Amino acid sequence: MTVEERYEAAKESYRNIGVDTDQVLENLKNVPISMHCWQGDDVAGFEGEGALSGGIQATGNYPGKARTPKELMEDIDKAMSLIPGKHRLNLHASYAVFEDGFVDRDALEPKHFKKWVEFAKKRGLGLDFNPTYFSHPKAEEATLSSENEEIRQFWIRHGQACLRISEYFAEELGTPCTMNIWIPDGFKDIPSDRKAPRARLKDSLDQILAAGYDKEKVNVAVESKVFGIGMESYTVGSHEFYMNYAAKNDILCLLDNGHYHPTEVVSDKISSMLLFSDKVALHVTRPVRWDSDHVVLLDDETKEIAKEIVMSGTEHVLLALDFFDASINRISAWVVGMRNMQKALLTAMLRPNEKLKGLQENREFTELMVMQEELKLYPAGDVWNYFCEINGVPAKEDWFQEVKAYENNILLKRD
Ligand SMILES: C[C@H](O)[C@H](O)[C@@H](O)C(=O)CO
Ligand SMILES: [Mn+2]
Repeated sequence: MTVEERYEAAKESYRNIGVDTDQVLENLKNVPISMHCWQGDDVAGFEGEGALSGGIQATGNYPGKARTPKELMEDIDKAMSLIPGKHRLNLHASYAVFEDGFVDRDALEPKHFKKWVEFAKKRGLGLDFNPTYFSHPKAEEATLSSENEEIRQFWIRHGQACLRISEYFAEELGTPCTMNIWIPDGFKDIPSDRKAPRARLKDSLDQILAAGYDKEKVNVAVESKVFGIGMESYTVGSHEFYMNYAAKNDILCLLDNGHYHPTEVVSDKISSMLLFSDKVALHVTRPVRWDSDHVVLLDDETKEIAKEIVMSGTEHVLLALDFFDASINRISAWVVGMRNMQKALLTAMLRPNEKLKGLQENREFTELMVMQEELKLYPAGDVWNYFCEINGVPAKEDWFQEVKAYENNILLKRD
């Protein structure tokens, strides 16, 4: 049977339970996922030799990581050629391209990202952005919560510079830019004063936002975290801190599903956030025992997150991925993670969601369980393969041959 014939059979099965697969494929094509540039080079960036800091780690030494903007762009192209649909690219400030001399992070300007804008424009991609508050000598102790006023002001200027760059992205590309602020600040051991660093962080964010920006063009988001390596006892930017800050200042919360206590799930937070805000931003990742940033799999929580996104309306969720695995082929990591996020969205869209909602409302929990369990073995794979085919990318595992060839011809020649 051909991919199309299989799709036609699957379409019939889904039609019998009230799901229009043609409509689903159209909807799925229009959900952009912001692909993080930092999987391609283990979060190294282009500033020099500095080690990755901030309590995050990329472990592994798989050959072929990108070392220059050109190599990273080529690798992004390769990955995107194997992912169906049109997506976005998520950059960190540490990926500035210095064509006429290095400047420090507080002096970054739109021109340092011109190459990325050219890249995105040619490919019809939107850009998202992140100030980089780690891997820098001035981030060794603390950044926006620093007790050292000179250091704190340096990082405030960095945030303001990033706002200008985010606005530039939106203007050049005609699509709003999500600018996400994450800082690693915290303490290894029990603090004597939890309030003072948080008060300084609050003031720093106020000063960044006071620089002014066009809210139609930039969605500012703040990303909390429960702990980082070396900051196990206290994180300044906690969930409660940012949830309140975002609500009060009409900006967005970004929920990273590696950033909560192990029994907390982001899938259960999305609906609550969206009852109080028009949008929520996500970093989808895979935490293995800690915030390990493993590649996103098609696992239960990813599917549950996708279900919440679909039930809430995909336009309300700014969806990005965040992982960095240096132990496997990095292009494969991107492709697996992006395709899995899309597969999760697809399985959520292939549910007869209105009928299932009705069963819950009528407290028909027996039938609800039966339906939800039976749906797990419906032929979503045949719909996925057809989606790949009509969007011009290889179906099933066929894409991996292309990654292998790219590895042999390009990546292995880099070292
Ligand atoms: C590199 C990213 O910005 C970083 O991973 C951040 O988003 C995070 O999740 C830190 O744990
Ligand atoms: Mn994150």
